Formats: sequence, C-alpha cells, structure tokens
Amino acid sequence: METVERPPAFWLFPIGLLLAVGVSLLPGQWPLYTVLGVATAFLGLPHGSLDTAVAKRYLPLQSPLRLGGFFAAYMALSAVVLAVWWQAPDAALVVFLLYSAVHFGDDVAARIGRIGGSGYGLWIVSLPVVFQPEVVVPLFEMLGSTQPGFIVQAAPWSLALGGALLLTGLVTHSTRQLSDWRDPLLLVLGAWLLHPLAYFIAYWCFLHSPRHLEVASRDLGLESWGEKLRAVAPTTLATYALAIAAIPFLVGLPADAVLLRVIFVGLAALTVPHMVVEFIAEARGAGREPQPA
Ligand SMILES: CC1=C(/C=C/C(C)=C/C=C/C(C)=C/C=O)C(C)(C)CCC1
Ligand SMILES: [Fe+2]
Repeated sequence: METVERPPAFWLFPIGLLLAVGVSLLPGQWPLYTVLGVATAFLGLPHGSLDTAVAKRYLPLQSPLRLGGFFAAYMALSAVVLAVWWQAPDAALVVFLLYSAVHFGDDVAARIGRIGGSGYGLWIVSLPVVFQPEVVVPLFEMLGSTQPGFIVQAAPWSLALGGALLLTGLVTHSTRQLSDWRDPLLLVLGAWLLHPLAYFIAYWCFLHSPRHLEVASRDLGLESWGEKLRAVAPTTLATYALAIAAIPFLVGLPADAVLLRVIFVGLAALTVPHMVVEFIAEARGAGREPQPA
C-alpha cells in the first residue's frame, strides 16, 4: 500500500479541535479570551511574520533604505485599514470577512483551484455565523459593528455559495487531497459544537498558520526550527509592540472589547499587506506546485 506522508497541519488541526473543545467548556469568558490571546500571539501571528523573509526573497530589498521603504509601505497599508475601520466599521467588517475568505482560500487553491479555494474560505467564515448567530453578534458589536444583523442574514447565502464553489473545486480537481474535504467537514462539527472563538483558534492556529509556515519555510529554504524562529522573531516582536501601543487608543472600552479589537482589527489591518506580499510571491513563482495536505 502506498504510504502518504502528511504535513504537520494534517494532524495538528484535529488536535487543535479537541483542545478547543476543552477550552470551550471552561467556565466564564476569560479563560477562552486568554487562550485566544496567547494562541494568536504564539501560534497564529508568526506565520505573517515570515512576510519580511518572503519579501526579501522576491523583492530587491538588499539596502536598509529599501527594506525601510518596504516596512513603511506595509504599515501604511495597515494604517489605511485602521482608518477605514474607524470611520465605517460595518463596511470594514464585511470587507474583512470577504478578504479573509479569499486569504483562507489560498490554503487550498494550489490543489482545488481559485474558485474552490474562495468557496473554502467563504465556508470557513460563514459557518460560525450560521450556527451560532447569538454568540457571534455580540462579538461583531464589540468590534464596532452597529448592524451585525445584516451579516447574520447574509451568512446562510454565503455558506451555500461557499459550499457549492468548494464542491465544484473538489470534484473538478484530481489534485485534491484527503484534507481538502476532511477539513471542511471537521469545520462543520467545530462550528456546531464550539464557541466561535474556539472554532477560530482551532482553524487559524492549528491549520492555517502551520500550513502557511510549512509551505513558506520550504519555499525560503528554512529547515531547522532555529532558522524558522530567527526568521519570524523580529517581525513578531515588532507586532507585539504595535498591539500594545494600540491599547491606549481603546481606553474607555470594556477589557474584552479591547482584546477583541486589538486581535481582529489588528488582523484585518495586517492581512491586507500580508496578502499583497503573498500575491507578489505567487506571481514570481512561489507555491505553484500542489502541496501535500
Ligand atoms: C471576528 C470573528 C470571526 C472572524 C474572524 C476572521 C475573519 C479572522 C481573520 C483572520 C485572518 C485573515 C488571519 C490571517 O492569517 C468569526 C470566526 C467568523 C466569528 C467570531 C468573530
Ligand atoms: Fe494568513
């Protein structure tokens, strides 16, 4: 029998879901919020921190001046997202959910195509809204949304559309792997059983981030854990500093809303330049080969 070597995320994701079941069962909201903060900082965020190394590989950033220019452009794009969120939080949240879906679709697009990938992404962001609207609405409100009902109404449609596109991608691509249909099914189970934030931790920290770290590290030729750590540490630490610097701007809000805003509005701001870097890397040949999953 042929033995297929599975990448770490294949096993990490079901483990993450089991851990998330445990976290969901803890009493009160703070244990869950604390795990969200810690998991985001140590497991989720670092995959974006490879952007510096990816950009250095695909862009001419040898001189310190050019590298400084890269960081300035990265931060400027993030600042635009923050400004839009400040002025129009409802629109910003809807757009964030949509580009997150596109970004999550990159996890699978090399195997099941762009269309299938977008369906996969829509599936991921719609599931918790459809299964647990009464939990998700207060979370959206803490992020500044004043009309979360609109997203709740749209979610069954985006879930159906996502499911149809995902299925099309799966049936039309023989490069699909076990995990490409197993994970969407596990996500249904997760969205049904878990608190939406625990669901997010399981997906983001145990599937999306390890997968991206693995694919990008391979592309960058980072083999040992030491090399990977050295590549992500400076940017990760700088991002912690930015997250802490954001807190004084949020005084007056309840502590849970501060934490959620720092995490999700921060992610919204960082994901835009992160997607631009990925787009440039892809256009220059990174990650075209279907990867095992
Ligand atoms: C806010 C929120 C959600 C959406 C989170 C999103 C969309 C996160 C995107 C993260 C990204 C793009 C990370 C990049 O690597 C859920 C889970 C639907 C429900 C709970 C509240
Ligand atoms: Fe990402």
